[in-house]
Amino acid sequence: MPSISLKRNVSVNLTEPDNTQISDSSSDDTKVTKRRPGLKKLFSSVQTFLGVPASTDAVIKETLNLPLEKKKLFLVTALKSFIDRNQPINDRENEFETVIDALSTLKSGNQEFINYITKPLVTQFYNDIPKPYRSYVGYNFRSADGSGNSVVLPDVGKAGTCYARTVTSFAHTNTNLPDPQVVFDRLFKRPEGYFDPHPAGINMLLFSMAVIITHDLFNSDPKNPTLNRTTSYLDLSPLYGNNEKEQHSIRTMSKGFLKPDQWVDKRLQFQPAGVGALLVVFSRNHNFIAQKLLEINENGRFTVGPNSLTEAEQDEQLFQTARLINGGCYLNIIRRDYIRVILGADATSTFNFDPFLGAEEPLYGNAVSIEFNFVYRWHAAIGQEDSAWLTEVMELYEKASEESLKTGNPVNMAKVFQEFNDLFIHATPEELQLGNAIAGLHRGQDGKFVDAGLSQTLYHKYEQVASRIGDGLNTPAALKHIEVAGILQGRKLQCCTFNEFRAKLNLSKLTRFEDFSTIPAVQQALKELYKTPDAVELYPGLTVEKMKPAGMHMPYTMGRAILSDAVNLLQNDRFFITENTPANLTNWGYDYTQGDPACADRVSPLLFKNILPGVFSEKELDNLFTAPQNP
Ligand code: HEM
Ligand SMILES: [Ca+2]
Repeated sequence: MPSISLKRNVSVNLTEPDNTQISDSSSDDTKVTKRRPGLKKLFSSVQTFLGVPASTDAVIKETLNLPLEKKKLFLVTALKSFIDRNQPINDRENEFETVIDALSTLKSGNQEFINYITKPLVTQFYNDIPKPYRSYVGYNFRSADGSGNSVVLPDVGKAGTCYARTVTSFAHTNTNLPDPQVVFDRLFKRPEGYFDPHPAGINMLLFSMAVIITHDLFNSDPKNPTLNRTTSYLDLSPLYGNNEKEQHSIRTMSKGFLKPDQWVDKRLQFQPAGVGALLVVFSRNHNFIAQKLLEINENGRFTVGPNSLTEAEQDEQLFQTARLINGGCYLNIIRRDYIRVILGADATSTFNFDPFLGAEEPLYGNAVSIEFNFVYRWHAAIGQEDSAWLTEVMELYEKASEESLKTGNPVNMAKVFQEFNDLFIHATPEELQLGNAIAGLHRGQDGKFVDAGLSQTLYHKYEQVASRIGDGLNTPAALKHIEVAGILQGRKLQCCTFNEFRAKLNLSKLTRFEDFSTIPAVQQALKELYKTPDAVELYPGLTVEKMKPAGMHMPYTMGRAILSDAVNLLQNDRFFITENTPANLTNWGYDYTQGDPACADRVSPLLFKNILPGVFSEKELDNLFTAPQNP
């Protein structure tokens, strides 16, 4: 883009009579050209730049008859309106008025030219107000089911709607698909006694966070796997639920508080304890925030009284405001701890990959796709200890599944839970009445988990190193049933092939089986099961692919795809952009979500100190998602 030096401090006499300008000594075109050869060139370059049609040449010449100052101003203003239109305009320079004044000095009959010059201005004025409208007054809180996030397309991303499809498959239907059990055994299964720790020492605390994120985004309906029962936004739905009934079940309905240490998503009870413990941290953070909001009571906005709020209104305002702030903390941890580790930036680095760069006011909302459901199944990452635990848990589930096959009745989850409790939770029936359980932890009479238990559980996840993720042959054997169901879901929902997915992301197709995994047994199995690289199914392809050499060492395609997904998830969420304001969150709330400037703008050090003081040391808080080095 050419750089143009503009005249500053222009003072324009708008009342100057036209005829004084006509008699200006510079009005002779030839003289101008002779004395100021650059000026004509400038006119003609503006003409080219603006794409002015040749038929207006005469008019351009006529503008040369304007007084020199006006000619210059006219030209630079025209140029500026094109070149600098994304920069703030100093309206005290009266450039707009100058153009109008300059145009008004043209002879009559030049309306076509005047229209030509002023049209971009009119267009700019029209475009000042984006359409369709993206935000309405009074729409500043998240709905319980995710609807209305996009005010234009309110059902996008709502709980209970279909998965989106990112890639349409145009491949011929494979009529010779391999048996999914064999796919698992030959491509996925971690051999007994084998464990390959994560090359960058990523810990199971990161994957506990990842499980919260994936449960926030995916909850396939077993009766109809085209449906996603959760919202397609990172709105902490495992904590707050997917509809008002679920949300109300964990609220005290007073002063915006949640019942002690509650969350909605029951699936998390069957996860290793770190997941529930981490979610309880967010549950407590909600109550910490609600309490703080009421204490500060900015401009009396939460006051109950005759001319203020009713108690029910106060509860709603505090709850919804605290929910937005809690969501802002979650977002901060995703941006500043989680994505940083995924990309491999050093803990001490100030590097910040900002997924919001270029973000505009969101218009379309977000709907997660079935392809991304597979991109996020990081079961291969499960650490050694969690894998051993999982083997015992899955035995219970498999026993119940076999029984269900024999009797034709659905799996008796109540019975599975009872046995799970007997083996892993050890809670009394009274304790179970107090809320969802976490294996090995106990609630006190007040319904809260004992702090020391939560802290120990989280610390244990911090210490447990995860497994490498890609290359194949490293998914815990106990997950066979789950993975086989996943492979079948991909087939039922007509997912694209692995190479079609890569093509969509503008990645070259893999043409040789040696390009998939480094493990010869995996390459051989792929060849036997699929015959050609183009036939490899999406989920198996994603799972066995070679790992990137840095960061989280993700399999290549997964690592690339999650970035597209993350940017879309974040940039399409109105509550992370348009509604993420001090006005909605209060000044204190907004600042809390911005994190601690002394800790690279991360909220996690502050949050853990507020919620579970002492669980991690200062140094550990700098690098939460990497297991400590063995001495
Ligand atoms: C020991 C740890 C884990 C266990 C026991 C586990 C268990 C399960 C089970 C039983 C399912 C089947 C669907 C359901 O009932 O929810 C599932 C699906 C899934 N898992 Fe895991 N998982 C674990 C770790 C992870 C991790 C670390 C991730 C990724 C960060 C992950 C991502 C997923 C995804 C995306 C689905 C599909 C969900 C859906 O479509 O509803 N899981 N997992
Ligand atoms: Ca959600």
